[in-house]
Amino acid sequence: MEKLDESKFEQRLELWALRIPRELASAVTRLLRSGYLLDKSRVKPVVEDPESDKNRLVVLSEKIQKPDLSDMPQQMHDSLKQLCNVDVVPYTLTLGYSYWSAGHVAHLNISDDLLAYKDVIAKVIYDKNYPRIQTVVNKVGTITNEFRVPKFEILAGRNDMVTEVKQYGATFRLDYGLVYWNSRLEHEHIRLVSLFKKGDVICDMFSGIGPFSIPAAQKGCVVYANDLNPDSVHYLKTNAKINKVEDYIFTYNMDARVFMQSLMSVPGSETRSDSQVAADECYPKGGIPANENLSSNGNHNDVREDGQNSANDTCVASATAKKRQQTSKEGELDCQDGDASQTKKRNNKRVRGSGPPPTKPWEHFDHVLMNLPASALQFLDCFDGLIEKKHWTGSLPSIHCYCFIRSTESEESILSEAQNRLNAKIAEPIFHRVRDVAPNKIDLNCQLKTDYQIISDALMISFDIATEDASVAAVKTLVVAPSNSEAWYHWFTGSALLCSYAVFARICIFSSS
Ligand SMILES: C[S@@+](CC[C@H](N)C(=O)[O-])C[C@H]1O[C@@H](n2cnc3c(N)ncnc32)[C@H](O)[C@@H]1O
Repeated sequence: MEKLDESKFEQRLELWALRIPRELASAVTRLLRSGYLLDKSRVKPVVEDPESDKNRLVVLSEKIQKPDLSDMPQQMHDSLKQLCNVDVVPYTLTLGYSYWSAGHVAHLNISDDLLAYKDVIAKVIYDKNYPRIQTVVNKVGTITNEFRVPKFEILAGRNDMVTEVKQYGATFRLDYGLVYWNSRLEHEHIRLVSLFKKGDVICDMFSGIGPFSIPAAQKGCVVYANDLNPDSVHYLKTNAKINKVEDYIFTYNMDARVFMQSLMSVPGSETRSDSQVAADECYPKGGIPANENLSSNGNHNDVREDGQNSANDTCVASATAKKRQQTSKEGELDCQDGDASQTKKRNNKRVRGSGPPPTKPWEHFDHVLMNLPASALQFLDCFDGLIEKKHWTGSLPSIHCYCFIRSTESEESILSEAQNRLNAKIAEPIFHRVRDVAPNKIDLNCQLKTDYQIISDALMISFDIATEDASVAAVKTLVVAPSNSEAWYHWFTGSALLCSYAVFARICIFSSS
């Protein structure tokens, strides 16, 4: 049998670091931690300076690619200059064999030519890393289901895919086999949340297990979080509890369009769309399926229940594993087992003393998050006429819509599609590149026009893995395969997609009524 060559697993990252007086280490890391500090699990971003013990090296994120720091926001650069003399030095980080084994689930994407060896590969990984690694899985096929969850086969160890991940001080529990998760979006999650202010009202249309919603709630935002996958909603609720923000998050389990419509349905209003009617069949009149209840005045507030299932749980509890795999038609509620009487009973709950102020989303919300890149653009039509001017107060919301730009597309074509779907002109579009998932990113870069503002702090990390794989590749508890092509196995190479992120700000989406 061939001997294991650990050097094949080595990965060298060529990075930049700031050489600073050691007493400034905390101040500099504080300044940079909104995405500009190296963020690798179990790797410290502040290290000794081999040249002087009076200094420290603060290792910068992979997205800083230029030693003049021009890919850092100007304001951050200026603050840095005020703190210290900016001395940028090259820094090589080598991640060796042992780095790639952590936590209890090891996820592999074994290519076809190596499938014959999959059990051997899995056994070596398992034996060499037990007890840290207790489950070795291989992704099977491509992701086709609407919940964006890959299928896995267990190659070694116990069949347990429930794990915990930490992101910026929040803990996320999830079942890797049942829900979407992508640790590679950590910077993006936190970047977006950094735009929110305490007290903002957020509608997270495709929330998953809550990587936007939980930190937003931790910041003091009121969050309406929805996902079609009942397992995601289950873990969203669990995570709200773990992170002690359940008073700030209202969870929903329905199609995103219905979610927005039901959220905007004014109690007592006569004019209701078909989907609102559908929503009302499951949820209280006014279409408010907040994870727990409505207060008597119809506000979305901190009315909570203790130890009982919520209106939403009605939906969640009814979901079997089989149903999870079913495809719900757009516009249909995924809460067949819920009924109005059950919901009514649950409305009668005590009000907790603490929690966010009551909100009426039909009067105002600040941000909408649409992180379903494959089809979020198509959902923009739900905003056409959604907001009623006679009820709305304050400024219009920002809609943050993730999408892919293929090499044949441009920002103009994306904008045009968005405007068509919205049936409105987008006044101040802002495009923000999240990350490349393309093997040929230079080509894609050429395709990009700069008619619209490209935010300078755009995340430019490139991956040689496809989105689907990214969703499962980077959970911090995983063994990941090295990208070194000589190694036993290698990552699936991404298709020609550029994952882009567009903030459609100040959109005219008032209805005429
Ligand atoms: C790409 S994931 C994003 C999850 C989360 N926001 C994150 O950043 O990890 C998209 C999510 O949308 C959910 N989803 C798919 N179709 C949906 C629909 N029609 N309505 C609501 N949620 C949907 C999936 O279950 C999945 O959790």
